[in-house]
Amino acid sequence: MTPRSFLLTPQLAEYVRASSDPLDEVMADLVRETAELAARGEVSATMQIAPEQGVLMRLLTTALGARTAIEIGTFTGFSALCIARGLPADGSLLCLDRDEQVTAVARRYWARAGLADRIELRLGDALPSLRSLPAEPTFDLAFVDADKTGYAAYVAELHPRLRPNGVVLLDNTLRDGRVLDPRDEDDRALAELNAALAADPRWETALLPLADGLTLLRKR
Ligand SMILES: C[S@@+](CC[C@H](N)C(=O)[O-])C[C@H]1O[C@@H](n2cnc3c(N)ncnc32)[C@H](O)[C@@H]1O
Repeated sequence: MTPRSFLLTPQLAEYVRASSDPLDEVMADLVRETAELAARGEVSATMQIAPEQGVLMRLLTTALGARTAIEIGTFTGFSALCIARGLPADGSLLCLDRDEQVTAVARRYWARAGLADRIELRLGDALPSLRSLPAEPTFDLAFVDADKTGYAAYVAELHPRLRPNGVVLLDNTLRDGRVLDPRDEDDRALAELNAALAADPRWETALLPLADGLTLLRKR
């Protein structure tokens, strides 16, 4: 099953997709292959972002004029493909993930899309990888979609590495609605982070009820 916005019925999710730009052939094939891997129990079925979110992220990357981007949590590479598609020819995307097996799928699709030279994948725990980058404004855009209890530290480490007006996108900030009634530490981590960000004057914050909740942070 393809992931979808949880607040929409399946019919409305179909309508939303049909009323937006379609996925290109490589993106659609990657969504299909990931769904097949999930159906065989080889990867988790809930990891990949929804197609409508990917289309938005590609549009945002281009509209923001982003040239340098970073992603934390890459999996089979769909969100990275969407960001990289929105970058200019001399743009770059740094992907951080610790899973060599799933990111091998990602590398295959990036090569097929002709984007392999625009994307660098660093394998390992994301927080030390992020901390090893110079603490100076480097990135125009960041996407965070890894371990939920790590988000607060990722946001803290991204702040000095983001250019002024740079944007961070945080995935799963509604936790299927459970931020209202957290049931586990991942839910609690996101509920606490959402409250902290809404009160943090360093960021302009908008939480969109798209997919599983997508928060946009603009560095003031
Ligand atoms: C939800 S999936 C990312 C989905 C991806 N954005 C997409 O649209 O296909 C989360 C990914 O984060 C990675 N991950 C989780 N915790 C991590 C950590 N501490 N360091 C590095 N990678 C991590 C997992 O290996 C997994 O591939």
